[in-house]
Amino acid sequence: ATLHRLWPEIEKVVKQEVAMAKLGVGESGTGWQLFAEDGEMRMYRREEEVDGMVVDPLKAVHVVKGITGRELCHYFFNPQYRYDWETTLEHMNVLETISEDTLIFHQTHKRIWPASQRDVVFWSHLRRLPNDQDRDGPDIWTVVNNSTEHPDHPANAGKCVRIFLTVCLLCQTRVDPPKAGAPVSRDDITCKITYCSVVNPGGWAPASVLRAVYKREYPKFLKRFTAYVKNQTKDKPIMY
Ligand SMILES: O=S(=O)(CCO)c1ccc(-c2ccc(C3CCCC3)c([C@@H]3C[C@@H]3c3ccccn3)c2)cc1
Repeated sequence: ATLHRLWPEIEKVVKQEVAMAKLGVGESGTGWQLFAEDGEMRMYRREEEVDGMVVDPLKAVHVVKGITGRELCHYFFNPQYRYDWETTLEHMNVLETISEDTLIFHQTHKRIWPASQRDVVFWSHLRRLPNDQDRDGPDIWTVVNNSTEHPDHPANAGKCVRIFLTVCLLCQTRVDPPKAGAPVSRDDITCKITYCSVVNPGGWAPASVLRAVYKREYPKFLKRFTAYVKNQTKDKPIMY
């Protein structure tokens, strides 16, 4: 993958997105407004428009017990599970396998009335990062998805409006030491999740409709995805 034309961009965007994801909502200046809460999950957005289009950056933080960051990123990155948890997905196709941890996807998403149907082309990169807080703690895992172009799917050539997105799923795992001599079980594991996304809808869509869609879909997505991973891993050995 070091030789691929996208490699410099992937390195740059991954570093930027991980640094942003690590910033708390307080530290990254004012402007983050809490818009959804559910148990440990907190969803924030900033209201931003580009050329009159809603591109509200989203930052969600969540804490889940019983799964590791590597497991969350494994089920988020790998295409074979995506239809199980991504409810707004209509079609997904892997256009290019750059390496085992770097893929290029084309996806069409279900039409959200009255907006026209959208599609997206993005590279997706899975990365293990050293745990900078606790050197002998579990590593940090991340998946970064970033829009890119691909000759087989020129933007706005078909029926779909091309959207542009940057997404970062950052997962930090903590293992609480079990009683002396006992093996680590899933009850001793906690994962802190930060999910950041900026979606540019590509073509005009009513701000009120988009904000209603984001308000409905993002909490649903994070709850459904984390529940899916807990269910998939509950009887499997722990992947760190
Ligand atoms: O994290 S990912 O990379 C996971 C891989 O699938 C990803 C997440 C979200 C999207 C996405 C694409 C289009 C749209 C809208 C925009 C205008 C009309 C369709 C939405 C709306 C926001 C709603 C939404 C939010 C969360 C999850 C799914 N749907 C989201 C795509 C990829």
